[in-house]
Amino acid sequence: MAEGGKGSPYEEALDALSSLITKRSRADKSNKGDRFDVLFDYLKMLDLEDAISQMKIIHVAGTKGKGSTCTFAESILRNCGFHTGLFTSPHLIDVRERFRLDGVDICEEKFLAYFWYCFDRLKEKTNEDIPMPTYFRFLALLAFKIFAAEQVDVAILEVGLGGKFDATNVVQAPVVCGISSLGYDHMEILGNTLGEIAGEKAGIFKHGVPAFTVPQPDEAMSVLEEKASQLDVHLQVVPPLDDNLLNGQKLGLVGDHQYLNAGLAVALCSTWLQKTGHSEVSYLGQTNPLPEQFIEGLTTASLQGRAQIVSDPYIDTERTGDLVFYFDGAHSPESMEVCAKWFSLAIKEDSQQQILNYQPQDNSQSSHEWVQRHLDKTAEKNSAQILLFNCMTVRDPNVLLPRLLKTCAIHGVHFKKALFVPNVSVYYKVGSHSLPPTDSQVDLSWQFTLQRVWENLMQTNKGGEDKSADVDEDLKVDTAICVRNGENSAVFDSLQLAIKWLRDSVQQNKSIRFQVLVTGSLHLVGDVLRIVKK
Ligand SMILES: Nc1ncnc2c1ncn2[C@@H]1O[C@H](COP(=O)(O)OP(=O)(O)OP(=O)(O)O)[C@@H](O)[C@H]1O
Ligand SMILES: [Mg+2]
Ligand SMILES: [Mg+2]
Repeated sequence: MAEGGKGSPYEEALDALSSLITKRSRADKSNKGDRFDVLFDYLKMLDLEDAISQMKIIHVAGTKGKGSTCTFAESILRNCGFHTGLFTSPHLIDVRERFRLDGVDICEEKFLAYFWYCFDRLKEKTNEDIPMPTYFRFLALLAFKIFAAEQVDVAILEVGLGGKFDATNVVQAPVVCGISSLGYDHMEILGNTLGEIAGEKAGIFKHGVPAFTVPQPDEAMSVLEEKASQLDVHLQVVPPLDDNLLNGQKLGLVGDHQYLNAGLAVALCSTWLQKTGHSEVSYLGQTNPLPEQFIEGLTTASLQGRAQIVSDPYIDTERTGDLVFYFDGAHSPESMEVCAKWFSLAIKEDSQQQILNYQPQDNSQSSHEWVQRHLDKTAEKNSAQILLFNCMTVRDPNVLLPRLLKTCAIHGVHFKKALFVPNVSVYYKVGSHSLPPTDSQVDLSWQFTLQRVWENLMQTNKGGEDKSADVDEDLKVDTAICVRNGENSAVFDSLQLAIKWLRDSVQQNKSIRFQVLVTGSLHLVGDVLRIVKK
C-alpha cells in the first residue's frame, strides 16, 4: 500500500486526479470536452501517437469478465517471458491497481513521475475549447504513457465503459480483440436491448483485426457477427476452457464463469503470440495440451475483490469465534447468481480449508491425528452467514436481492442477517488511504429501500425450511449502534459501525463462525478490504 498521509506527494497527485471527477452532464455542449475525437488531441499533446501505433495491444470489452480475462491474459504472457502492461478498472483500494507492470501494481515513484508528466502537459496545453480530460479518460491516457515509456512487449487494455466511445478505443490497430460475456449493465447509458449493448461493445472491432468472444445469447451474437462482417473481422466463438487442460490444478480466479474468461484469454494470447511471431509457445487447438507457461499463468492469476476470502486479522481465532469475509464485487443480475453459488460452495469447503491453512509447521503428531483433532474442533463451531450489501441506486434491488437469496437457498444457505450500509464518497475512492470520518448527516433512504426489499423477501420465503438451523440464538443488533433494526436485517450509519457490530458479535458468540458475504458493489468491497487488510 502507498505511503504517506495528507500532504504527501502521493496524496497531492490524488487530489489533482480528483479534480478531474466531474458531474458534467452529457448534454453539456458548451465545449468539445465530451466528444470522442478530442482524445486524439490529448494524444498529440502527450506525444503518444507513434508509441500507441507501435504497441502490441490486446483490447477487451464486455459486460462481465473483462477484468478477469485481461488478468488471465497478462499472467499467461508474462509467464511466456514477455514484459507486460495491464490496464484494468475499477480499482478497489489504490488507483495504482489499475496499472500493472509485469503483474505488479506500478510503484509510487513511477506513478508520480508519469502522472505529473501527463497532468502538467495537459494543464498547459488544454484550453476553453478543449478542457482537461475527465477522470477515466485521464487514467487511460496515463496508461498509454506508462506503457509507452516502460516499453512493454504487450499492453492489455480493459474497456472502461461500453466500447465505441471508450477512451481506450483510441487504439487503431490492436493485435487482437476480445468480447467477454454480454449482459445487462449500465443500461442507463448504453441502451436497453442486448443487441444495442452488443453493438456498443463491438465498437472496439477494427478492420481486419481478429476477434474472439464467448458463447452469447443469440440476440447479442447476431449483432457481433454483423459488425464483424462489416469490418472484415474474423470473429471466433471460444468455448469455456476445459478443466482437464490444467493438469489437475485450479484457475487462479475461482467461480464457474472463470472458465469462460480463461478460455477467451487463451485464445487471445495464442493469437497474439502467432501474430507477433512467437508461434513456438502458442496453443493451437482444443485437443493439444496447454503449454506449461499457459497453465502457470492461468493458475497463478489473481485479482482483488473477485471471489476473495479474507479472515479478519483483528479476531484471535484461538480464543474467540471467527470472522471470515467473502468478497465479490458482483453488481449485475447474472453475476449475482454466480457470486451466490460461489459463496455457497466456498463456505462448505471452508472448514477443510481452515485445517489445511493452520496446520502447524513443527508437526510432532502424525498429521492425520492433527487433522482429526481440528476437524472435531471446527465441527463444534456453528456458522452464521451474514450479508453485507450495498449497490448503486441505478441498480434494481428487486432483481439483485431475490437472485442472490434464491441461488443461496438452492444450495441450502440462508442468511442470518443482512446488513445495509452507505458507500464511502467517490472522492475517497481516489484518495484511498483512510476512510473519511463518520458523517451523521448521511442520507440512508436508499439503504432503507434495500432493507424493505430484503424483509419482504424474507416474509414471502418464510415457512418450508428451517432458516436458522445452524445457529440457535438470535443475533441481536443493539439499536444504539444501528439506525434501523429489522427482524432479518439492520441498516448502519456507516460501514465502520457495521464492522464494529460484526467484531463485537464474534466476541459475544464464541462458538459461532461468522461468514460474511460482501457484495453488490465493488466500492463496498474495496472499502471493507481497506479496513480488514490493514
Ligand atoms: N463471464 C462472466 N459471466 C458472469 N459473471 C461474471 C463473469 N466473469 C466475472 N463475472 C462476475 O463479475 C464480477 C466482476 O468480474 P470482472 O472484474 O472480471 O468483470 P468486469 O467486466 O471487469 O467488471 P466491471 O464492470 O466491474 O469492470 C466477478 O466478481 C464475477 O462475480
Ligand atoms: Mg461494468
Ligand atoms: Mg473491470
